[in-house]
Amino acid sequence: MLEVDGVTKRFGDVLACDRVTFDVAAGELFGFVGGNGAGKTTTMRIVLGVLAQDAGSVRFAGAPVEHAARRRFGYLPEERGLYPRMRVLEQLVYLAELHGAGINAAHRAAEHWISRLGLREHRDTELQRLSLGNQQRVQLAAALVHDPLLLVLDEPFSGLDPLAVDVLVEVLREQARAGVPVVFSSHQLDLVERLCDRVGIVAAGRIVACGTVEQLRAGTGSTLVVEAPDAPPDWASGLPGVTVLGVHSGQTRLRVAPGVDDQPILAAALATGRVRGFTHHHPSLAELYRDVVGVGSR
Ligand SMILES: Nc1ncnc2c1ncn2[C@@H]1O[C@H](COP(=O)(O)OP(=O)(O)OP(=O)(O)O)[C@@H](O)[C@H]1O
Repeated sequence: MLEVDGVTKRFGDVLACDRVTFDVAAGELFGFVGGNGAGKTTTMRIVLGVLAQDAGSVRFAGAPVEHAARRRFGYLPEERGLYPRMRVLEQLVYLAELHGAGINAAHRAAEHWISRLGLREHRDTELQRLSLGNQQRVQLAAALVHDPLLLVLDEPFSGLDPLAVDVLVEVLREQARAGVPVVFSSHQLDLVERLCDRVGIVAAGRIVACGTVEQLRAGTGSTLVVEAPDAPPDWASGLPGVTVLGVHSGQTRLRVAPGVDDQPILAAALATGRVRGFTHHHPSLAELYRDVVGVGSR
């Protein structure tokens, strides 16, 4: 549905986006992760037409994205830009109408999202009088209130309490189930891992890895912990595709390269005596991220 192809954007000396390419299918939840200043917000702004790219294209449902299509997108911007003095309900009704809803539909949708996002007691409160987390809920309601065809959310989970996080997880899953492609950025990698069908890791303006967490794992191999109490410390050195990470109290931690058969490792361990444990640990998204991005990258 959404195709971002070769998008490049420079601010002076900074290459904020360097041929950024990814797509998001209908009903797919796509997580955009990367360090501070990696280029996520710039990419999202370009998708929404808030910024113009220097090169590359953005297509939605097969056509270049124009103003009319963008009106049907739901966007949660990084800089939260609602009207501070407007009351929650009137603000949401106004925004729904701005995106093309009739007055009755706008009211229904605003009331729906107010109650879904736990804002009922604040519906007649000015935005500026709400706590930050509740303002964030109103921003989310603003992204959802016009029944968007695409959702682009810049750090939607930031500032939300744990119950609001659960509600938002549920809402995003529902939107995806209804066929909406959903792109969101987050630094909460456990959440991204739990929620996303696919993940794009961005560093210094480039997508450095993209795929399901399983696919990203397949590229890095696994950690194997072998408990062989009688083994000499160097028992695993020299096994092909194996790096010894450490030996401690009869336990050896090994990094096993992708595609390497673990049975010769087991045979080598058994050749030293008893083997009490032989366990693969699959890296979490946070570990994969550190592997792919490395320390000190933008
Ligand atoms: N309007 C601008 N003028 C100049 N430089 C900019 C502008 N917007 C972004 N940049 C630069 O482009 C790079 C990418 O920034 P961007 O905001 O896209 O990163 P990000 O991945 O969203 O970071 P964060 O996780 O901190 O929000 C950074 O070096 C930033 O300083």
